Amino acid sequence: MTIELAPAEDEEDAEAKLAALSALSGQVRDLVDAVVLTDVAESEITAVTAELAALTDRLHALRRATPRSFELGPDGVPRHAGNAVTGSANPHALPLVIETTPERTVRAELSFRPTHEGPPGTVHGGVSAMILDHLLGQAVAVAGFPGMTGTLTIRYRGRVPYGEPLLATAEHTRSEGRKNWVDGRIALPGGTVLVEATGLFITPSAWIEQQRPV
Ligand SMILES: CCCCC/C=C\C/C=C\C/C=C\C/C=C\CCCC(=O)SCCNC(=O)CCNC(=O)[C@H](O)C(C)(C)COP(=O)(O)OP(=O)(O)OC[C@H]1O[C@@H](n2cnc3c(N)ncnc32)[C@H](O)[C@@H]1OP(=O)(O)O
Repeated sequence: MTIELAPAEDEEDAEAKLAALSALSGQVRDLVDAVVLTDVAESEITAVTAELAALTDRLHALRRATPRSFELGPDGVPRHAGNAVTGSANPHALPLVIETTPERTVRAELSFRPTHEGPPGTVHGGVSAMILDHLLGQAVAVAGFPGMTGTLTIRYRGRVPYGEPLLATAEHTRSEGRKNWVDGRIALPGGTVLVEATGLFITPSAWIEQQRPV
């Protein structure tokens, strides 16, 4: 007698579908940049809009209730494919790819796109703040103090360019009870800091309750 294990192709199918969705999201990011930069004729814009409406309808054919949530990948690493900052399957996300250092701090190499423009030739300050919010949240999480943003203080020291390599880093600095402080920054590769952030992340009481042994 043979014992059938759960079909491996289920997980492979799910991974292949996620990979396809990530590729679609990348294509949509290119599309968004193309939209903000295009200078084609009005008739062409109208024609493309009609084609996109048809494509949108095809994707609407089967809808989830919410974007993809936190899950464990096949490698055991948590991922959040639908996240607005890090989600590979969310066209709104850069996506930010965050590494954890041996010192339990975080770093991410990143490059903004024309779609992030605020002041001419400059990344919108709110976009920089969003990236730092998430990076700081990840920094407290990898230090062992996961929480939600209570306050986020940003100091803009220099213009943030798009289309150029940048480095974002963050580290947990201290905790008192459920309050956790963290510092971070976005800098040029040479080290010049363009945006500094300090955050207070609160571990929700509900999360503590969930971890309390019954
Ligand atoms: C996006 C992921 C979320 C899920 C994460 C799951 C797992 C984490 C693992 C990995 C995650 C990795 C990276 C991503 C992480 C984060 C990045 C995204 C960050 C966000 O995008 S997150 C959205 C914006 N964020 C909110 O949506 C918060 C709304 N809010 C609330 O959900 C509650 O308000 C809460 C939970 C904050 C507190 O609620 P609570 O009931 O647990 O605690 P309580 O009110 O008792 O406060 C206890 C003590 O903190 C003080 N305190 C409270 N709030 C304060 C504040 N704002 N400023 C200064 N101090 C504050 C009190 O004054 C008291 O201080 P004291 O003890 O001295 O009196």
